[in-house]
Amino acid sequence: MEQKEKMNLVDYTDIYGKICEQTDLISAELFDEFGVKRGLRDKNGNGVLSGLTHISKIQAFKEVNGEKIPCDGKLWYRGYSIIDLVKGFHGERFGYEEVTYLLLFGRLPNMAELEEFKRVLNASRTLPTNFTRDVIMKAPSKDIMNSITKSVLTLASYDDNMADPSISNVLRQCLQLIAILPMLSVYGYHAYNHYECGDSFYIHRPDENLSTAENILLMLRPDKVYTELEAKVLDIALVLHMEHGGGNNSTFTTRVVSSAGSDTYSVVAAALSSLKGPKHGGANIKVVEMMRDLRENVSDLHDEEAIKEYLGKLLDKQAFDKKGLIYGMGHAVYSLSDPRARIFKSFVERLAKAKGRDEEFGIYSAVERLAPEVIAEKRKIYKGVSANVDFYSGFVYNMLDIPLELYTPIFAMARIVGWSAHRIEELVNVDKIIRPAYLSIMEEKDYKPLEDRE
Ligand SMILES: CC(=O)SCCNC(=O)CCNC(=O)[C@H](O)C(C)(C)COP(=O)(O)OP(=O)(O)OC[C@H]1O[C@@H](n2cnc3c(N)ncnc32)[C@H](O)[C@@H]1OP(=O)(O)O
Ligand SMILES: O=C([O-])CC(=O)C(=O)O
Repeated sequence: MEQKEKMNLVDYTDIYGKICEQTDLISAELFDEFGVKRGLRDKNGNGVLSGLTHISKIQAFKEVNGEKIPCDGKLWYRGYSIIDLVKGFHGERFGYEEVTYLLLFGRLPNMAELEEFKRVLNASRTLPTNFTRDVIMKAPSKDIMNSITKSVLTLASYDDNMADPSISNVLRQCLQLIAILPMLSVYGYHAYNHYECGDSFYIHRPDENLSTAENILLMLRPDKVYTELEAKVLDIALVLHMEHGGGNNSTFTTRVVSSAGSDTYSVVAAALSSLKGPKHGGANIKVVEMMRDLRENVSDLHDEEAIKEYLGKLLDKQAFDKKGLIYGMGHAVYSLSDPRARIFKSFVERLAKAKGRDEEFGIYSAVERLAPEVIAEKRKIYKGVSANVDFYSGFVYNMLDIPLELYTPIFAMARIVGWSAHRIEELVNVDKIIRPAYLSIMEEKDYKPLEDRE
């Protein structure tokens, strides 16, 4: 497009964008008047009931004398507390494959079932011939989530049974996508890093004797070398991000698109597009960028008042990306705490010590403590605000030398397991298109011919 045309379009959309902002604005009072829950949640974070699920459970409130009061958050996958699951494998073995089996099939595998599942998953880590050259390396993007989405949609062309919605076929597609998402992400990053940043290009094939976490690090690093601690911490990060109920934005997207009868590739592409949003999975990148900005703009990082002042500026849209948010804080459902952030914190502390980054950990801890106070001063808080799963995840990935561009893709490598379980549960149970209602507040008008309009 020529520069002149482009300028005209920009000028035009500047003017008409303002018209849209006026025309489309609906006053906040109308939502209250008609009892419409913004974000499909009430002020305590209770979502509008849209379905039933066996897959996971979240608790953020408890009932005391008939009254619902905020409590520390709890999370269960298929009946098992996330704390027990992590304790169960931690130090002994890698958990990603075991918890994937649990989420997909509803029960923990025995030793033979786990070994068989790992073999199936590892054998599925292959891409169609020349896929890396013909798809991933073409038009590489800094936005690796977009790159993966493109790859997932293109994989549909290589699947002769793409549109078959039978459960066995959908399960086959889900397992293949779970197995290769790490390759699509890491190779997408290498392509970007080579063509856009001028670094060397290399492709390491996954090793079928290794876990998902180890393979991610092996494919990412030029020398394929990683430590046991690094792989185990990444494995725990993956397990903590795998699943979070049917209502989180990307899983609900999975449910909605599945209910329309779309194929697995389109469903996963839609879920990826949801997850990348900075209010959802994209928050892990924002946290690290925001903390970098904090370090650059607060002269004394031991001065808590100065940190509070910076956090206040974030909320007043005067600092960082000027969106009014403190990333990594708050949650649509949790109130006093997110159990995953607590589990994460204990590992982060150890990793920070091992990597000599205790001071930085101290700054994260201070922000975690101070941000809820500052948010409460400047916003109306109903259910409490605390650090969410992504407050510490970016810091962990940074300590693992994982590039910023891969933070949200790592979330996707985990959450695709939850999406798969929810897609299958939707297909097994509900043959009904999801279609919520919008109350129309539009006024009907008499049509005016073009020549009569002012
Ligand atoms: C994996 C995940 O998706 S976890 C979430 C990752 N996202 C982030 O970390 C981004 C920052 N956080 C947020 O944007 C929000 O906390 C959300 C989107 C996660 C949840 O938002 P809500 O459901 O509105 O939370 P809640 O009802 O507790 O909010 C109460 C008030 O505090 C504000 N608030 C909550 N968290 C934050 C925050 N981190 N920064 C600034 N204000 C916040 C809300 O905007 C709301 O004020 P308002 O009524 O004036 O709009
Ligand atoms: O549940 C939500 O709204 C957000 C989410 O995905 C998570 O916390 O893992």
